[in-house]
Amino acid sequence: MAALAPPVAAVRTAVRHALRGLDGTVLVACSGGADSLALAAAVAFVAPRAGLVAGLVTVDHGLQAGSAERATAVASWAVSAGLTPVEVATVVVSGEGSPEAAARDARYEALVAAATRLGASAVLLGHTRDDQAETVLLALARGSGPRGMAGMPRRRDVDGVALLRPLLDVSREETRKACAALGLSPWDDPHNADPAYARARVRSTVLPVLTEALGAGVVDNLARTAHLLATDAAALDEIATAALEGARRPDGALDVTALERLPDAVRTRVLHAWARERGARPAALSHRHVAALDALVTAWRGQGPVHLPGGLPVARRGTLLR
Ligand SMILES: Nc1ncnc2c1ncn2[C@@H]1O[C@H](COP(=O)(O)OP(=O)(O)OP(=O)(O)O)[C@@H](O)[C@H]1O
Repeated sequence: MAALAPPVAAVRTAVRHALRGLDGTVLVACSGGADSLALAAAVAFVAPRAGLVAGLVTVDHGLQAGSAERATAVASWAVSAGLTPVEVATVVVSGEGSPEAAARDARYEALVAAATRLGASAVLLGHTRDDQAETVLLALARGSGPRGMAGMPRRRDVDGVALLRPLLDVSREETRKACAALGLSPWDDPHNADPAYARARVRSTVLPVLTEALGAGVVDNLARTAHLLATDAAALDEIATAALEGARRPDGALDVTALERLPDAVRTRVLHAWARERGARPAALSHRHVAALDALVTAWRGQGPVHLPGGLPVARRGTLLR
């Protein structure tokens, strides 16, 4: 028997690890790109041996010429690889906001809907260690704080479906090599190399320069930074949740005296969580809004209300924020 190529083994090991503890049906989200194709091939091998049913969903965003044909090709490959059920989900991408973000929102919605319809407990995504390193750099450059630099989580639950990223410790080079070793021909998304996108510029320009200047460990170290920050952020979030419980009055108002003595990192998280709870749209809630809320607590001089996204005014009355 021919020896198993190390990149194929690496992807399978990562998948085996991620599937532990799951049962029933799982789905791979596959674009046809090297990362998700290597993932799908590994899942097709590992899942049946772990007593799981594994299917595949490919999303046709309808944004590029030939996208429907590509989705059909991915689906027929999946059937030939033994994955079942296999679905092409066609989505309509809204014209609002950035096209990348709109496509992503539509894609995740379609993936979760497919999982719910097909009774799957999890959807597996092909993000790699390189994607994670790019996410950390982009978050650092945007000033999005530890939460952003914590990168993409290994697991996130949406409407009862686990979104899993088994390949966060696997490099993009390994997924490409795994595809080559298995005789698979991945699709190269032209967007990935389009300098109009910040992520593509990080991928093609920034990371190669950093690697040359600082050494080959940079990608690994950025991904590890994400992991370390994720564990810190999770601990702080837990503390902030408890602090919010302690500061919230039965009518929903916040008691300033309970907030004043909290460390900055906890207090700002409490205010962020409270603003979301009261209906502020998370995507539009910025550091500026949280800093203005914080000033109502820590720099009180009788200032007027803070207006949160969605037209929500927050004012201080005595020792309460409402
Ligand atoms: N059209 C799609 N249909 C289904 N899943 C998708 C689609 N596009 C992306 N995904 C999922 O999201 C993951 C990340 O996609 P993204 O395009 O951000 O990264 P990528 O590195 O280009 O991934 P890939 O090489 O797998 O296309 C993919 O690995 C895949 O699991």
